[in-house]
Amino acid sequence: MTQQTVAMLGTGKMGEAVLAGLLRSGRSADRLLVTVRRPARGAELTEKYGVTVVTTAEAAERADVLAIGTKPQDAGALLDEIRPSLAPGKLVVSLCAGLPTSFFATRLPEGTPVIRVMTNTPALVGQAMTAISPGAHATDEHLAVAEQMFTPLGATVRVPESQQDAVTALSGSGPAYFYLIAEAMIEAGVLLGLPRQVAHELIVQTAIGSATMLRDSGDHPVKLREAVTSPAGTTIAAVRELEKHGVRAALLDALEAARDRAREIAGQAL
Ligand SMILES: NC(=O)C1=CN([C@@H]2O[C@H](COP(=O)(O)OP(=O)(O)OC[C@H]3O[C@@H](n4cnc5c(N)ncnc54)[C@H](O)[C@@H]3O)[C@@H](O)[C@H]2O)C=CC1
Ligand SMILES: O=C(O)[C@@H]1CCC=N1
Repeated sequence: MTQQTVAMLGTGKMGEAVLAGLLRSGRSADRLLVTVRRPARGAELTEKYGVTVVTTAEAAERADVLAIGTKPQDAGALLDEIRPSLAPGKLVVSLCAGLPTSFFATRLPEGTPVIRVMTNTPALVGQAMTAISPGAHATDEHLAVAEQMFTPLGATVRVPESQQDAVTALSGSGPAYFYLIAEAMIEAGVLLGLPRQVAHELIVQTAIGSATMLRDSGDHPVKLREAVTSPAGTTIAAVRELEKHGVRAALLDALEAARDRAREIAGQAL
């Protein structure tokens, strides 16, 4: 199948992760366009990935798929730039947290197909989790294009758009929670007297091992945790402290706050 040309409009942390993931999965650099605000950033991306830097108008004319990689707060201004140059038949794929597909539809020519995705930074290493939702004018064919784009970057799932703010709280922001926990566990290793590098290695490999078991065993996390927790042993002493400090409740509150923030961002942008 001929590769479609994808333009990343706004290539920051997430846009770059998707770009790198696409290249890593075999997409040709001459099928990738990027837009940037700072020329130095454009030069950096060209040097690193061999992609072509274009203006927003050029991207709207040349690309088959326009991926919106700006912050949600900057998307409205970007759409104002895109609208005059957007030929019919282009697919718009939003990476933006919070913004509904209707935000794009009302700012683009009538009938423009829009797909909302929520991916995450492990796209950089082929381990993204991407949730895909069609907007009003997106057909199965458009969904297939989005899936063709994101499946090589990791796993994909289709969800109703009404679930996207929850997805954002779970898997969009999710890597940050795991990194924060890893960071804290490494600090704990240092507190217990281990050299920082050793603590780092122990925690990274423990995270990889635990994640691999979670994925490959198919077992519920409770079962996996119970297998580690020996009667009157060390793990239960730690688990008691985690429960005493409300880690479970903190996570429930944290993810609800992330979901609420996605809604708030959308409310401010509309
Ligand atoms: N960082 C992450 O892990 C995730 C981010 N997202 C979404 O991805 C989007 C980008 O987030 P980040 O990469 O973290 O932010 P970022 O601030 O690193 O990147 C945004 C980029 O867009 C550029 N930009 C803004 N307006 C522009 C314009 N008119 N033309 C060209 N470039 C423009 C900025 O210069 C910046 O480089 C957001 O909408 C966010 O909700 C979604 C999932 C995960
Ligand atoms: O923090 C944010 O708003 C973005 C969306 C999901 C992850 N990062």
